[in-house]
Amino acid sequence: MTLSVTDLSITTEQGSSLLSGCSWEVETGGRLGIIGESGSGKSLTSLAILGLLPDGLTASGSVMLDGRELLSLSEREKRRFRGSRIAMIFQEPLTSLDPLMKVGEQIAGPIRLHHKVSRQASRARAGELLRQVALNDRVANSYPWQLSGGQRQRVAIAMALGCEPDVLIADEPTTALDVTVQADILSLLSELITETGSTLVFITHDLPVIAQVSEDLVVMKDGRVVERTTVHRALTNPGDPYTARLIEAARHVSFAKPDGVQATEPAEEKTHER
Ligand SMILES: Nc1ncnc2c1ncn2[C@@H]1O[C@H](COP(=O)(O)OP(=O)(O)OP(=O)(O)O)[C@@H](O)[C@H]1O
Repeated sequence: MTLSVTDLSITTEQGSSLLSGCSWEVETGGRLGIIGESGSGKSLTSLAILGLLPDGLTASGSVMLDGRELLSLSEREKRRFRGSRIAMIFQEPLTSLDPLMKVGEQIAGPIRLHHKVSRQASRARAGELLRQVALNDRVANSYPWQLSGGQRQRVAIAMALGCEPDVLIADEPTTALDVTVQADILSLLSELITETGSTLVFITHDLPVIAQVSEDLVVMKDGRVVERTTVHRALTNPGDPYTARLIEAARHVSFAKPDGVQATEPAEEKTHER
């Protein structure tokens, strides 16, 4: 299920350009990191792919998934696509979790909707998913506010993967978590993506975080794609001064290995090892 973004632009009603001519592609089962500083257009890119742009913003260009143009889907088709074909994990899971619903039901509901299975089967699957994200299935009876930030993000991952999406978009999914929890969540996400064969688009402003989940990289600045590269090339031979600046900023930050062990060596040396 190749996801191709071609010449994607987003404009406001007043005609200001927020995203301009962005193009990239990620193949079935592939992983792509999108990196850029605040305001570079990362979130608008994912919202455009999901058909969730705020009122007043218009997308042009093309977003193709498996030969289907997503930008021209009807609202009904978009809703069907979301959850079943493309799922999203946000920075703060509380924004996507219903505070008044027990988490088991929040995971089971979309499974029933998209897979047309019985209540009992969807609940059993929710229990399985909770175990897969290393949560006790008793968590099914908790409300989101009774869980820690890391547990909530695990629930959000279970919810997103419950519908077996072709593409998972993770927008800064670990930014709100402390570093050790962050490493656990990233290795869990990485493991589950390998198991399910879903395509991953991972958005962050943090290069060491991308290095844990993806080798391919799109660098964004001011609503444009600055370069399409790999983590290794960005570190050793950045093709654009902006990428070089991002690397410089990350250079003194320790890189965490995918197994969650924090490396203390300089970023560059650690990346050669990968
Ligand atoms: N509804 C909107 N109306 C007008 N401008 C908007 C709207 N939403 C976002 N923008 C602007 O579009 C630009 C890109 O925003 P976007 O949220 O995609 O950035 P980002 O790279 O995800 O940043 P961050 O890392 O802070 O989330 C920003 O300048 C932002 O202010």
